[in-house]
Amino acid sequence: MTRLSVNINKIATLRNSRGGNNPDLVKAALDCERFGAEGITVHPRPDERHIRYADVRALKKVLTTEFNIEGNCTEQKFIDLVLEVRPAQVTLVPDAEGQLTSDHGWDTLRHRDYLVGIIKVFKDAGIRTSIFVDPVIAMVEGAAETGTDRIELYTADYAHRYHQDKDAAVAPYAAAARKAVELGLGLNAGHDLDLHNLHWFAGQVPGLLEVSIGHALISDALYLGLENTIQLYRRQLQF
Ligand SMILES: CC(=O)[C@@H](O)[C@H](O)COP(=O)(O)O
Ligand SMILES: NCC(=O)COP(=O)(O)O
Repeated sequence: MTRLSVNINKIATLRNSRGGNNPDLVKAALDCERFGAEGITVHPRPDERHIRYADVRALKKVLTTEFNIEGNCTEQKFIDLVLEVRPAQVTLVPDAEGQLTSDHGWDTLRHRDYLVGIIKVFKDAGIRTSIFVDPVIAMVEGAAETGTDRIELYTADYAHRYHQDKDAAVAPYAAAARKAVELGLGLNAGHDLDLHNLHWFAGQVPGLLEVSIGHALISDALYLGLENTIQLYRRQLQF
């Protein structure tokens, strides 16, 4: 079954808005685990606008589920942090500076040599690697050539098209997933997945090992409560 990793960036956003420690990010992460999260995802950005580097270190000490650190691996600071903390998984995201949020996957053909090198660095340290990619067959094939363990399909386009035509929206993802499975790559997905679009996605995309969900899940928790919300998301992944 597909595992749910809860992205807690938005809890850190709320905390940082007042400068204190409310909400307590570490406590919230532990509560997510207690409520059924099967992993915790963070995406420390260079400006530390939500997750701080110190948060990542503090979380590693206490988490008992899979810890997934996403980020821009062209930043030496990010590489050093991941190698120090040694999470279960690192997800490499090609963020440009000042980006509002992640908005594209790697061009795995153009950056093949770079990715081969950086993936080796993390894998040699015993950290599972995942590369963020758009649902394009050539990019999946390129990813397989880098030696990465997994890819994460960037699902914003699916989420935006889901309400117009859910078959057409999911088709490129199902095709990319089939290719990934054929090439022996593990498959993750994330970005803008929510309570409306998640069940259809998970049902149509073969081999989906993990989804990481933050923005919509934390927003839903305002109305539904964190425990109930995590259970509702878990239920979307059951068949
Ligand atoms: C990699 C990815 O898809 C992201 O969803 C990301 O983790 C979200 O980052 P922000 O919370 O900074 O928008
Ligand atoms: N990798 C995607 C992620 O962690 C969460 O994305 P979102 O649900 O905040 O859009």
